[in-house]
Amino acid sequence: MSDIILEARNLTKSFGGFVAVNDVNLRIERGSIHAIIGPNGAGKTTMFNLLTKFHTPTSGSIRFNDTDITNRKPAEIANMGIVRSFQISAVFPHLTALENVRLALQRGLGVSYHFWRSQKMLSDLDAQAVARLDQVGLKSYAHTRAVELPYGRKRALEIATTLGLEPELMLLDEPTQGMGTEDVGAVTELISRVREGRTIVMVEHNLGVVAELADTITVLARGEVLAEGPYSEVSRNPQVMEAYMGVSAEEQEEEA
Ligand SMILES: Nc1ncnc2c1ncn2[C@@H]1O[C@H](COP(=O)(O)OP(=O)(O)OP(=O)(O)O)[C@@H](O)[C@H]1O
Repeated sequence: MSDIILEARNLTKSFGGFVAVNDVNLRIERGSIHAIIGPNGAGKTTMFNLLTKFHTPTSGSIRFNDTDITNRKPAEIANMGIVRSFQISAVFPHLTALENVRLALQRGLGVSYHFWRSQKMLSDLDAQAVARLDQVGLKSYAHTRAVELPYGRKRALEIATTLGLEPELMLLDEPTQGMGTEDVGAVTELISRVREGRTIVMVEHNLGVVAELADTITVLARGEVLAEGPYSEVSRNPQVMEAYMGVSAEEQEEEA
């Protein structure tokens, strides 16, 4: 198998006459954490929706494990091992943390009537759900209803339900969005804990999180790739600084 798990070739998405993603090439290395960053309106969400098949590209193609998935549906790619983090609203608020993870596990297995007749299968599933909760530090919250969990713990639960599907490739849409410093630290630690054996692509605004987690960063600006590389490189790239700060490198030097 190739070292590239996911590849976008010349990906373009237009909305009416507006080009939100313009001829983007992206190669995600197997086993890596790859972050997509960029200023507001850069095209990150559109790119994320293209990669997870929530948008159909205007042109270009996407390959996963050397198979063309450009015309596949989200459910089809989920079965192939690409799982997108669920929105918080997709966590059922009135079910307990354990019940939420168990549901995700059921979904991963496909529900069958006969399956549910086996009590042993049910208790096996419970054991797996507890293991997933433990992995994300939620074991002691197993019987707490999702609605009662603090915000950061809800995100952890969301990641646990995603893990329930055993994804080979996990796509996280702003995993630390709206969090206070403490929760950001906890989720960062959580992602680094669950990365083993899988590849993670994340759109993330928090550059501290990106610096800590990402092996490779793709910087988008105005729908195009502005720079790519490890944090140490892209953070020093004058074009990236300009895109973020809205001032040119010369101006920054003048100000210094
Ligand atoms: N459905 C749509 N119809 C029309 N224009 C859209 C649509 N979705 C996105 N756009 C436009 O495409 C551009 C890129 O948007 P996108 O949400 O992908 O950027 P982003 O980098 O995720 O921004 P942010 O950081 O603010 O979330 C924006 O100018 C946006 O207005």
